Amino acid sequence: MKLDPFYLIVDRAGWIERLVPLGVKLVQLRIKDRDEATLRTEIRRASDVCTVHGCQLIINDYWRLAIEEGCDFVHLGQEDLAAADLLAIKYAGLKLGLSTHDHTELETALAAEPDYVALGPIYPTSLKKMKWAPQGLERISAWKRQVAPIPLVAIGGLNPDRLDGVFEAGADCAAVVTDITLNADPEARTQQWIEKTNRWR
Ligand SMILES: Cc1ncc(COP(=O)(O)OP(=O)(O)O)c(N)n1
Ligand SMILES: Cc1nc(C(=O)O)sc1CCOP(=O)(O)O
Ligand SMILES: [Mg+2]
Repeated sequence: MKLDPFYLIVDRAGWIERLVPLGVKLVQLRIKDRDEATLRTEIRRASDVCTVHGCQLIINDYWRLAIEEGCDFVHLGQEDLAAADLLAIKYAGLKLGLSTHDHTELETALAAEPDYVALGPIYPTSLKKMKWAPQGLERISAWKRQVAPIPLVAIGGLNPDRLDGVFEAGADCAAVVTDITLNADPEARTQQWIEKTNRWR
């Protein structure tokens, strides 16, 4: 499976409505602390926009809702995975992306036969507190040797200036949150990401 090299992660369908029409082809809806009705509404809005614009939508955490709402791709962290029904996910035909931060997690992830493996945080991230030190670029190359041909997603502290290093180290895809959502001009920054990832597309 091939992933678009630019993977946008946002916490509201409104971001997807704003940014996906610019040409984003891979987006994750990562919503925390909302009730189920709100989650469903957000997933439906995101799904509608992604369908119109040919963008792959990935639902973070809420694999049951993803199935019920007819989505086809979920992202789970290690704790999410431990609590999930992997058979139900596979039986529903959902594609699966998994987080990893160390070798033990990588082994667990590969045993679940995911559609991509994410490694992070590559650089320090301000989005959430993490117990892992930044992985650095050499870790990307080490992970790539172990996960190929499964696509490898790099995440954490990424910005356009860091992309060539990440891809040259072996990542297939670069995921981003705050470099875009906290940017003074998220639309222009999204265009920059699309242009900067063109040579890896
Ligand atoms: C592409 C990608 N990589 C890693 C994560 C982190 O997932 P997780 O560890 O479950 O943490 P939360 O995002 O749920 O806080 C991700 N969402 N996407
Ligand atoms: C949600 C998330 N997961 C990570 C991991 O390492 O698993 S790093 C991260 C935050 C990414 O945000 P930003 O692009 O703003 O640094
Ligand atoms: Mg999670």
